[in-house]
Amino acid sequence: MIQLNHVYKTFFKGKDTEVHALDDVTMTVKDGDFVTITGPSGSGKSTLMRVVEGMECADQGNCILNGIDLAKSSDKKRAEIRNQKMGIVLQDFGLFNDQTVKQNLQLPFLIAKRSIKSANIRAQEILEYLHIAELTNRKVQTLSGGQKQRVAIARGLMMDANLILADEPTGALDHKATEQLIFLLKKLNKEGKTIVVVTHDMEMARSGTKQFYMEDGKIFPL
Ligand SMILES: Nc1ncnc2c1ncn2[C@@H]1O[C@H](COP(=O)(O)OP(=O)(O)OP(=O)(O)O)[C@@H](O)[C@H]1O
Repeated sequence: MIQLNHVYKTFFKGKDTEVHALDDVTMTVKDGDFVTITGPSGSGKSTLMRVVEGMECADQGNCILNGIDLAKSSDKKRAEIRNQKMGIVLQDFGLFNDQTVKQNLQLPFLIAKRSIKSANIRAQEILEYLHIAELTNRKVQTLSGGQKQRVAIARGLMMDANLILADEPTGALDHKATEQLIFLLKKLNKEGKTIVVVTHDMEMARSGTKQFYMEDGKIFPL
């Protein structure tokens, strides 16, 4: 479960350019929820995701993930939680282009100091689950946007984390690939994963079992 309590985040405090990226954000994500967050550009969605991921600390308020206050944890602990408890899918995929799909998928296991052999077994399993096993040995730079998206999801699933966090996962996708991704996220959610997605895509937004809208750093349930 994720609990955000009265979270504030201001950039350029006290300057003319002061921005209230998060303004009294309180929200709960329960295990098994499929949460979607929409809102105009600059409304604070990515900042919210970064607070949940422990990449950004709130100025006030807190973010509690399964009983742990990320802001009070060490950098090492935060990195460990990210590696083991969160499957993070980035808009620009965050993949190493000159490496193969398999090498990209090995990364979370290597960070967790697990063996390459176990990483390869898991990678095969996940790639088959996502119907992209034929891409295993392809370099990422040779893949289409939709294929890269699936590989990014595959990497997010490697550690079998219960929580999937995706910021604009449909950004680079056409309509068909977006529909496939919605289908996949719904399937993962039905299988028990908790999902939080930031999206500009209305079809994706409407797929959430809990839908939120952000504007000027404030969050509203839909
Ligand atoms: N590291 C930073 N330093 C300064 N300002 C920032 C920083 N990160 C975000 N901001 C500002 O905070 C506000 C919210 O940004 P954020 O990226 O969270 O919005 P967003 O809703 O995700 O936008 P988009 O839909 O365009 O990705 C914006 O005004 C942005 O310029």
